[in-house]
Amino acid sequence: MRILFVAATVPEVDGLVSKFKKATPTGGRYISADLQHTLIITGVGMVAAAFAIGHEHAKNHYDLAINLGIAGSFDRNIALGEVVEITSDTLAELGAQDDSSFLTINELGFGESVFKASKKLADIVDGIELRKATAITVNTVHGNELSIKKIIERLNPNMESMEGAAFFYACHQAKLPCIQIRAVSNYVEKRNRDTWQIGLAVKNLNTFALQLLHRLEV
Ligand SMILES: O=C(O)c1cccc(C(=O)CC[C@H]2O[C@@H](n3cnc4c(=O)[nH]cnc43)[C@H](O)[C@@H]2O)c1
Repeated sequence: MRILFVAATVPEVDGLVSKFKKATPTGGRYISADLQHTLIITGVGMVAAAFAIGHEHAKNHYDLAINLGIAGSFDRNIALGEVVEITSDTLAELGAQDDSSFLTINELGFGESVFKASKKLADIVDGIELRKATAITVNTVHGNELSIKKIIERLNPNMESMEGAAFFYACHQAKLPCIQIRAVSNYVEKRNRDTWQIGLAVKNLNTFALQLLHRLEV
């Protein structure tokens, strides 16, 4: 099985990167030692993620794409550092304000804002169980109590990232089976960088990714 790993930044997947070789001296493309798998570093945000996946898909065939990254959690039942499987992801800002209401892109008649994983982790490997979660994808990270209250009332997501729904969208367009795995680096709250646990989230995410890679190789 040829896998395309997709991450926004190198630090988020530093453990996985150490098992791959840079494809070219410049650029964010890495190849696994057995030449089977590719890792692309897209840059932060939906636009960068969608372009990078489309660009890679135009040149190479893969059987599966896996989005790896850290994320914020609205849900305090999910521990900081926990690794979760995102099953559904929404382009939360895509739509129109109608005074105090929000009209989704679906309600406007222009398309879809909710995208789902087309595979389950359990379809790929046995014995690695992760909590399943829903997510939203945003250009502007929530860091204000009123905007957090409003998005919980409207969509009640478990998690938030800046690429997830764009990843699902691009994979669906490319007919590329996809899953999204994220580790919680912070709770979505009034911005307080001191409480973020990026190191713990990255450590757990990479432990998971290396375990998955190992299981796929044996
Ligand atoms: O300093 C900041 O305010 C900041 C905000 C978001 C992300 C970062 C990063 O350093 C990592 C980039 C990566 O992390 C994902 N992420 C992590 N936490 C959140 C969140 O609460 N809301 C949305 N995205 C989050 C995101 O996918 C970025 O690509 C720094």
